[in-house]
This record gives sequence, C-alpha cells and structure tokens, in this order.
Amino acid sequence: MSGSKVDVKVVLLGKSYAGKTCLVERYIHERYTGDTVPYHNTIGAAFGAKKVTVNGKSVVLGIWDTAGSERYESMSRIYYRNAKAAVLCFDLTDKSSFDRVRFWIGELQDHEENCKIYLCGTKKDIVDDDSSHRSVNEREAQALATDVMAELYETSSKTGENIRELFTKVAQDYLENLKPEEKADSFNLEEKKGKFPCACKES
Ligand SMILES: Nc1nc2c(ncn2[C@@H]2O[C@H](COP(=O)(O)OP(=O)(O)OP(=O)(O)O)[C@@H](O)[C@H]2O)c(=O)[nH]1
Repeated sequence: MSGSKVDVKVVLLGKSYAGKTCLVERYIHERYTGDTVPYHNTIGAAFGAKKVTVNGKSVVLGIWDTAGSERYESMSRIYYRNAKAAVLCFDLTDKSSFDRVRFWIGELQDHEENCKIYLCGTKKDIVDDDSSHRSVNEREAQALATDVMAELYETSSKTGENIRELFTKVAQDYLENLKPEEKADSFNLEEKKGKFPCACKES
C-alpha cells in the first residue's frame, strides 16, 4: 500500500446533551449506547482516534470530545487550540443548542481562523420519526453554514446516518488543503509501518 499518513486534530464543541459523545462513540466504536446507558456529562474532554483512507491517502483523525457544560467552557479553549477542524454540534430538537453554535463560531473566528468549521445537527432519527420534534429549521441551519463557509450535516448516532460521511469529509478537506510544507511533513505509511504502533481503529 502506498500513501501518506498525517494527523488531523478535530474538536467537537456544542451545548451539553447535544450528542457529541454519542457521535464519537458511533464513529469510532460503531455503537450507540444512548438508549441503554444513562447520560453522563463529559468532564473536561475525551480523546479518540480513527484512521480514514481517502483516495489512497491514510489520515488519522484525532478527535477531542469536549464537555458541553458551560462551567467547562474555558477548558474547551485548550482543546480547540490548533485544531484543523471543529464539528459544532447542535441538537435538532433543541433550539437553544443551535443558538450556542453561534458562540462557538465567534470563538473560532477570533482565536483559530485556520480551523475549518462543520455544523452537525444531531438526533436526526427523532425528527425523522416525528417532524413536530424539530426545533431547528434546516434552511436556517444551512443559512448559517453558508454564512461561515461551513458544511452542514444532519446525523443520527442511533442509526449511524451521515456520520461516516461527515468525518470522511473532514479528512478529505484536510488533504485537499494541505500546504506544500505540510505535505513534506507527512510520511509514507508503508515505510513507517511497525515503527509507530497505532491503537486507533481503521475504517
Ligand atoms: N435519539 C437519539 N438520541 C441521541 C442521539 N445522540 C445522543 N442522544 C441522546 O442524547 C443524550 C446526550 O448525548 P451525549 O452524546 O452524551 O451528549 P454530549 O453533547 O456529549 O453532552 P456533554 O457531555 O454534557 O457535553 C444521550 O444520552 C442520548 O440519550 C441520537 O442520535 N439519537
């Protein structure tokens, strides 16, 4: 296999209960525990990694799942520092979580201008089952996404819908936007195989 291996720091930000942990769980471990395990708010942040292959290039996404609770907000700044991508999560059934996304957009625009933004409306299965549960209009979310040159995804961690697509796009965008010097920093996976053990899962 030929190709390059590079690391991408990705941070998930968003209001508490927006579904960030379930999103990472689904993506990295391909499981959903939202119906069986009681909700526990994240404290500080959790880290997970996964290798994605796009057009023959292998990319390891290092994903930081931050705590949504406002009392941990100042800590989240530590986690988005130098992130290449930020997935701003909001719950499609909770308008206040969408309003919170604007706060994170402001933070990133002020402090991490090179960080690419993705908007992620979570819990799509609920609004697909009963549209009366939808609190965030898709047109409004798309308008905000267009405004900040972000991609918008509506996902369900319960069914897995659109989650792989979201993170594959993150990896693809990263590879497409690599600067020449960053390309030089990346190294051939075949050459390094065996030298750097990687505990992350492969897609
Ligand atoms: N139906 C449905 N429920 C979901 C989905 N994702 C999350 N949930 C529910 O929402 C709850 C909160 O999700 P979490 O992923 O823990 O939320 P979080 O954003 O990590 O919360 P903090 O750790 O407080 O920031 C879960 O316990 C699930 O019950 C989804 O895709 N569909």
